[in-house]
Amino acid sequence: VNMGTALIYDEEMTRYKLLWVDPACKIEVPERLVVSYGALVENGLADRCVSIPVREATDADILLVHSEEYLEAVKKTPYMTLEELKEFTLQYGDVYFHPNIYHCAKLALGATLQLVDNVMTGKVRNGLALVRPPGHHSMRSAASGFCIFNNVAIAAQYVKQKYGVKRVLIVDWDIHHGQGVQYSFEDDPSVLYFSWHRYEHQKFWPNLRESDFDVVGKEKGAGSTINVPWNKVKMQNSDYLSIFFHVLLPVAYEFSPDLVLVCAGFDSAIGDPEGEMCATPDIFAHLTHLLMNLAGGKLCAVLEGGYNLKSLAQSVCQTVHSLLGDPAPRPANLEGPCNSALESLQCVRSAHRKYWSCLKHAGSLKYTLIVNVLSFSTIRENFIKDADDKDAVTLSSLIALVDKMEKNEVVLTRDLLYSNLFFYISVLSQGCSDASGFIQAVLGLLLPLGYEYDPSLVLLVQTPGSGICDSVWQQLTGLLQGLAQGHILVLMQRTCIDPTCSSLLGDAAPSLGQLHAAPPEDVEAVENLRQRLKADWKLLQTTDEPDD
Ligand SMILES: NCCCNCCCCCC(=O)CS
Ligand SMILES: [Zn+2]
Repeated sequence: VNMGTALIYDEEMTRYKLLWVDPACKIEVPERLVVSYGALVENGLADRCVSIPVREATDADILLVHSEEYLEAVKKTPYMTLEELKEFTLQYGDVYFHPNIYHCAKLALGATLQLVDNVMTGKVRNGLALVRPPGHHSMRSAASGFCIFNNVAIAAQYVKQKYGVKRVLIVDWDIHHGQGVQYSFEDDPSVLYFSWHRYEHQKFWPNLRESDFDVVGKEKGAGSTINVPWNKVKMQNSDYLSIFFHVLLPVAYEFSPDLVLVCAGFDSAIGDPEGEMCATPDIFAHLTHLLMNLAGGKLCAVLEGGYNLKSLAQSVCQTVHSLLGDPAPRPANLEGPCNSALESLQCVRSAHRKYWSCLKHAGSLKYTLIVNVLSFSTIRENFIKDADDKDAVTLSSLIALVDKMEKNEVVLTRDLLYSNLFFYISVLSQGCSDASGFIQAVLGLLLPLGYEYDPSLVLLVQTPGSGICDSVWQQLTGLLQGLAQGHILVLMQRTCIDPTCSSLLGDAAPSLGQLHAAPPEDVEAVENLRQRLKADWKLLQTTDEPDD
């Protein structure tokens, strides 16, 4: 059952701004919240959400991450003159203070904690906190990058303490590295921090050595920090999706978090002066959707950056559409990751190979994943004799088709691929013993293919006796709804109807639990398939040379 999506916003957080000249800070304006919330209202999205009031964070909340001396210092700022505020600001970098910013920072944090409270207590399934000041750059005793208190880092400590949460995944899709979050959890294996960021070989702000791909966490936390540097600008949708399919999602499913927190910065979208990337706002519908089957759907998105007001508003709307369960727009003309992205992808995977079994190999194969892609015309010629309307695909003809497929009388051939419409997956499984192998094959092979193929209909067939257990089946059904604007047709036997229907109705799939290492002997099957296909299917690439 879908308990709905929370939206947490209060216009008080628009009531602070830059009071002096500072080129580095002038982009962080109150209008960022006004246009974001306004767009949600205009598009009828605010009304579809559960409106939850903000609260003021307490000292105890703030001290979960920050030091007493830092909090005491910030407490003095409401009483400072303009000159004193300027003076106080000089000790930090790329941030400004204002008499009302302390109040707003407490509201931004309070909004974040209200969101996680309502998700953790099951009042809502997921939600978005529209806040400023942002948080992910602020550190234990320092403000930085427009951030005063680290909203998401505090939220992670808060849920561990209050709800005994064992594992928290933080996905930071903002275009800057959230160094404040990284520092909070670098030795903490219970919090997996993932961030991609404009880096340009350390030439881009905040110019830190520890933002590079080889910084993976310390001591017990080794492997629980994942840094993906973008060493070039103009990254596109394909680059972002490649990182999700081949790094974040495989690791996230293996980690199996109890809660997903998103540092939802939208300066990674096209038009943003900071990011200078080319990914379009609709990509955030897909990024959100791809995370929504983790943690039983418990996902809290918290606004960080985003400075192009048009791009920001559109990206916020795309995110909320997905949180509400609306089908994502079709991922138009994906052409595959650029070489720089492939290089980063390869570096990150090899840096984390020793910590995550899914990266040791592309996921084992207890399931024979036969990917049959059929052109509509082929289906029509061969199977639809009776349909009077030439374009109608009748259910009976589909079932006839399935029978032929299972006997492999119709096989994958190159030219078939480019007609269109059908992307047919027949998943033959030998029992559910190895959900991890299945999921890794879905994430590293099936989804990239599907996104690149961009079908207008997904036909999902559960072959008789396939033995796929319900939760795995629900994950597959849920993930595939990111394709074809959610137009998915499932042919199955009776037993699987309930779990399938709940997934088709938008319920999050149940968590699969922590995934163990898949038995290696099956691995080459999916690797071979990927190697064979990747020449034509760019999203399958993970390196610019054959996998070692
Ligand atoms: N000192 C050189 C100026 C470089 N610009 C820095 C701007 C900080 C951006 C922080 C941000 O966007 C939070 S999401
Ligand atoms: Zn940012």
